[in-house]
Amino acid sequence: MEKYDIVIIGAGPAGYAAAMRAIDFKKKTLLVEKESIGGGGVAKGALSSKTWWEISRDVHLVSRHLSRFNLEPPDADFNEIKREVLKAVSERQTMLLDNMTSLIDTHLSDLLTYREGTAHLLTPHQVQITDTDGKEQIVEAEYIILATGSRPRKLPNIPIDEKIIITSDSIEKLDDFPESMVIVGAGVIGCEFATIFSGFGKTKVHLIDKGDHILPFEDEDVVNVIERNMENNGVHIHRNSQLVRMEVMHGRVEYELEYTDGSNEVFNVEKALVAVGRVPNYENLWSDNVNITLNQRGVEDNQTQTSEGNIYAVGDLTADIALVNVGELEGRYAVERIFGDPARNLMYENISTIMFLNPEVAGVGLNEQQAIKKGISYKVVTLDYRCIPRAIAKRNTQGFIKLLVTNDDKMRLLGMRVVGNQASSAIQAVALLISMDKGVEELAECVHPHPSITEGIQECARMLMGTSLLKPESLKGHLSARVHINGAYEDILA
Ligand SMILES: Cc1cc2nc3c(=O)[nH]c(=O)nc-3n(C[C@H](O)[C@H](O)[C@H](O)COP(=O)(O)OP(=O)(O)OC[C@H]3O[C@@H](n4cnc5c(N)ncnc54)[C@H](O)[C@@H]3O)c2cc1C
Ligand SMILES: NC(=O)c1ccc[n+]([C@@H]2O[C@H](COP(=O)([O-])OP(=O)(O)OC[C@H]3O[C@@H](n4cnc5c(N)ncnc54)[C@H](O)[C@@H]3O)[C@@H](O)[C@H]2O)c1
Repeated sequence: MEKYDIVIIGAGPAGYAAAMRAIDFKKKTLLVEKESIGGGGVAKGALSSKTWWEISRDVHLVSRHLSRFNLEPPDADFNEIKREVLKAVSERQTMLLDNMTSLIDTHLSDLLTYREGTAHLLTPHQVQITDTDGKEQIVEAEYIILATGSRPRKLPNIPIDEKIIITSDSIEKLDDFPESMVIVGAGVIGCEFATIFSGFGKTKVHLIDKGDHILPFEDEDVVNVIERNMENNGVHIHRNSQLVRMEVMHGRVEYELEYTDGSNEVFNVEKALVAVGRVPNYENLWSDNVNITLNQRGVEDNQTQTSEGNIYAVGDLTADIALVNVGELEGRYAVERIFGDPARNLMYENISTIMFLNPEVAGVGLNEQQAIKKGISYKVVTLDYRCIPRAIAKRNTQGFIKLLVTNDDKMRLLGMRVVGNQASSAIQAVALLISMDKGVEELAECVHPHPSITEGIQECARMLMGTSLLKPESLKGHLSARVHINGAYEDILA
């Protein structure tokens, strides 16, 4: 029987990162993948959806500029765009594969093995791998990392057929822009695809929102900008609505909503996309001889270690934060914990994210909603994009920066949200300072390039220190500096 120091199951962002880290420790490593390398980080997920978003944004922008000159917008061809998306996916998959096979072919042939097949744990140290022809092999592992990811959550009353009623897994199975589409779920995936499809200008998008605003985990000021743009772009947001029926009738989708005021309404659209969260992949992953504890959301772990001491779980499988960067972080950390001695515990406080909407929304650390929930008294400054020379030069001043710090002399950075063009470029400095537990002073002193969106962040830091160029008391509506204490805001006076 083949023996390995470590067997890693799943070659998505978490598993692939774990495998690459394991060879740094010169450990005999087996990486097993049942479908495609890169997992949801590449196909049917992060990279594919972002390629759709980039192209949709370009088409939307070009159309807007042309309409200023009374020129016709470009005719976006679905299949041409789909080919480009699949090309992007294939480019990344090829790079991940080449990286590995070249290591195996040159100097790591006795350390690294990649196998295609479905893995199943027979015991805490024995893994059965079944390849696509049904051939089985059992290997022995000292340690195992489970990185099997997640899949779209389904609802019992929605007949998903992945043709007419689809999940995000089947976007690339469509053969044209639907003339109309309803999206169930106004979370990240739902809102990103509402942005993508409405951006192409060929699909009337309906978005079902259980609550009174989309992206329920985000602050109201952030959501307001996104909702306004969506609606200006023709998206019909069904607020405070509950889906009571959805069925395929004559090749189209009929759905019925019940609103919180008790009224009902029936709609008919060409396609439906269900995006109501994701569930971890652990079914059939281990036998009864393996004692891995589950919690309500997924595999329970303590700093990536499961209840079965030599088995670790990382990425979407643990269902805490489902992001590529978090999967990679956890994959690398698990290996360092097994074979090394990491200097500190995993920390999630400075995880940064981008939501690919119109405009993009970048975030790190706490937003106001979370700070209030944690009972933290905080100072908050906001700065409108109209105050940022780069945004003025771009002729696109929609958006704002919001910075939260502790309400004490140290003013430790708690979090930031940036809504607007190039928002993602502005987040990293703050993420680093949060991980270093630093205050605003460092941010205020750093010299930023000009003109850049990040200058707006510096101005926010300076506002907190009372040293800003533009003063909140004179440019009300553009700038604000407040403290949130005992459930209410008070202006910070200069
Ligand atoms: C539409 C969409 C857009 C997204 N956009 C972003 C984004 O912009 N930014 C971001 O950070 N995150 C994004 N995400 C989330 C991100 O894709 C996931 O958090 C990330 O892929 C999780 O990585 P993972 O390695 O844990 O799991 P996965 O990527 O799901 O990979 C798990 C792998 O394990 C394999 N596997 C499963 N079971 C077995 C088995 N028994 N044997 C062998 N192999 C197995 C699967 O085939 C898969 O390849 C998006 C997700 C979706 C769905
Ligand atoms: N840009 C990014 O970083 C990015 C992009 C896409 C996905 N992701 C990751 O993927 C994860 C999953 O995304 P998601 O959008 O599926 O989940 P989500 O948790 O963000 O959103 C699910 C939404 O569905 C709603 N919902 C649940 N049940 C419903 C029902 N019966 N009817 C109507 N609405 C219902 C919820 O209220 C919620 O708003 C995200 O949490 C995120 O971590 C990240």
